[in-house]
Amino acid sequence: MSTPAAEHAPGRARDGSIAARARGLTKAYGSGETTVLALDSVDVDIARGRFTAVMGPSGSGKSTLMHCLAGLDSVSAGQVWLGDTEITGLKDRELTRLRRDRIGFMFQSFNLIPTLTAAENITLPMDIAGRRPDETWLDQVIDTLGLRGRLTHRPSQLSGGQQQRVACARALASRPELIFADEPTGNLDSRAGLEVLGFLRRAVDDLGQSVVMVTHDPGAAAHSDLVLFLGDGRIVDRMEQPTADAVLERMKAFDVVRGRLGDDSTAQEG
Ligand SMILES: Nc1ncnc2c1ncn2[C@@H]1O[C@H](COP(=O)(O)OP(=O)(O)OP(=O)(O)O)[C@@H](O)[C@H]1O
Repeated sequence: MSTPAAEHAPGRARDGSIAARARGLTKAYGSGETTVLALDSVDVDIARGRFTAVMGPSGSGKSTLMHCLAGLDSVSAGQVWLGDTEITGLKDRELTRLRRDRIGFMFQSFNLIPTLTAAENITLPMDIAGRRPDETWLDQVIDTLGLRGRLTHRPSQLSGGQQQRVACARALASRPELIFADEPTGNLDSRAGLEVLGFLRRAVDDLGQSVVMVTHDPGAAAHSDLVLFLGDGRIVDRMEQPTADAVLERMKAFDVVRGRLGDDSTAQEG
């Protein structure tokens, strides 16, 4: 097999290779007294061929981390690499091309074009980029996601789960080095959500992709290989081979600590 995705063993980073890396990643919003430090000198390695989940309380910096790793947001300090390419410091045009060629995105709102068929939606980013899809790969993605019988349907003729699968296929179609999924099950009922998580899992296991998923849901995180826990803009813990129960316990412990800190700070202020 000659495809890049097939060159590394599915489901794990064969040689510890890195899909994305950040060092000292800092992101501040605003200035002066109203500055919010969304990311506070984060060091992180996202392994190739693995499914990484990012969890943490609301406002802990999950989306900001994902946006900075994906080059969707500028950083205040620190460095970010996608594979071997340092993306901090790239010009907008270079960044746009790199994102288009090497990253797939799945967001909570599927962003499908209502007037296009599922097939057209899946290949749209490549059509815009003037790239021809690799038909063998595309067939594999479509079959893996169970979309073969739905290709001529428009989004309004598909269920929520099917629409999210189309969004998943679109993210996979160009065989990106890394897929970022922001709450990909957030708008779905539990059955459709499970389906999508299963497909992301297969994208890693069967197609050798690398996935980073932001989620609030311990059950969703349990589908990943590794959970990174964010708190107040820092990575505060990590869990390999997570289970939903273990993740839930970790989140609860986190809330207790936050509760205590909150009490302390209130006491100090008073
Ligand atoms: N554009 C912005 N301008 C100002 N502050 C922002 C902006 N985007 C995010 N923030 C702040 O940065 C911090 C981190 O936000 P972020 O959206 O990354 O958190 P999150 O963990 O993804 O939260 P949630 O789970 O609620 O989506 C928060 O305090 C948030 O208010």
